[in-house]
Amino acid sequence: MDSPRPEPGHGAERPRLVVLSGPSAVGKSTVVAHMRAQHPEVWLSVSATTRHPRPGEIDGKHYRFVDQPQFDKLIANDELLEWAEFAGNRYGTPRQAVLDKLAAGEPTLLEIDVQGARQVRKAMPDALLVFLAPPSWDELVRRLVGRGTETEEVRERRLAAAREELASESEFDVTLVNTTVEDVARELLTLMGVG
Ligand SMILES: Nc1ncnc2c1ncn2[C@@H]1O[C@H](COP(=O)(O)OP(=O)(O)OP(=O)(O)O)[C@@H](O)[C@H]1O
Ligand SMILES: Nc1nc2c(ncn2[C@@H]2O[C@H](COP(=O)(O)O)[C@@H](O)[C@H]2O)c(=O)[nH]1
Repeated sequence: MDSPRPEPGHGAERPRLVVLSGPSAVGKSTVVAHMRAQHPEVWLSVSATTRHPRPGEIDGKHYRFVDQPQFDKLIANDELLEWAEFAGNRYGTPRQAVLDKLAAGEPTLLEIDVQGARQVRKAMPDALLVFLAPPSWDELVRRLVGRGTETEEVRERRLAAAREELASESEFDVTLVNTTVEDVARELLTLMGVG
């Protein structure tokens, strides 16, 4: 773990916005779910997306599932803090809820792709950007295939994006390697000043 910023997430000041990014299937959602099971006070932004729900995904909990015109409207009304197209679908972070949670001093987390993380860096330079890396490329592929939620064509798109995302690691404040979910969740909680 390598951080150029002193005591990220700690101190008497309000908690900083924390952004967790990394390639598809590295384990971001798994780590965040583990972390929030122990610390439900960590608030996770619910993104809007044009992607169709996977089995078990609940509208308003995992994502706000919208159609293309609804997403266009969110952009036109400037309701998104950031948004990006990823592997054929659009995803965006509703701005107001994030601002409200930060103003209330709650630990606030975004789980978004690298393009979105770059936009947050510009909009909110104080945000802490955390990159979740796989132990190896082969393990990343194993996790993506093992999850079994994408067709082979979509997997290929996600892996192509993953190669670019892995090359962006140095843009982040901190890298955590997701070898063990429990360890990464603990490290992330420490960075957020929780626990
Ligand atoms: N440390 C780990 N060791 C082994 N398997 C893991 C680990 N972390 C996550 N996984 C598995 O990897 C798969 C992908 O995890 P997950 O869906 O959380 O990734 P993600 O980064 O949120 O993906 P996406 O960006 O595509 O939404 C899941 O099947 C999950 O159980
Ligand atoms: N830029 C944004 N990226 C987001 C947002 N919400 C999720 N994501 C990222 O998209 C990919 C694919 O997600 P999946 O659920 O289809 O597997 C992944 O990297 C997510 O982290 C967002 O609001 N903005």
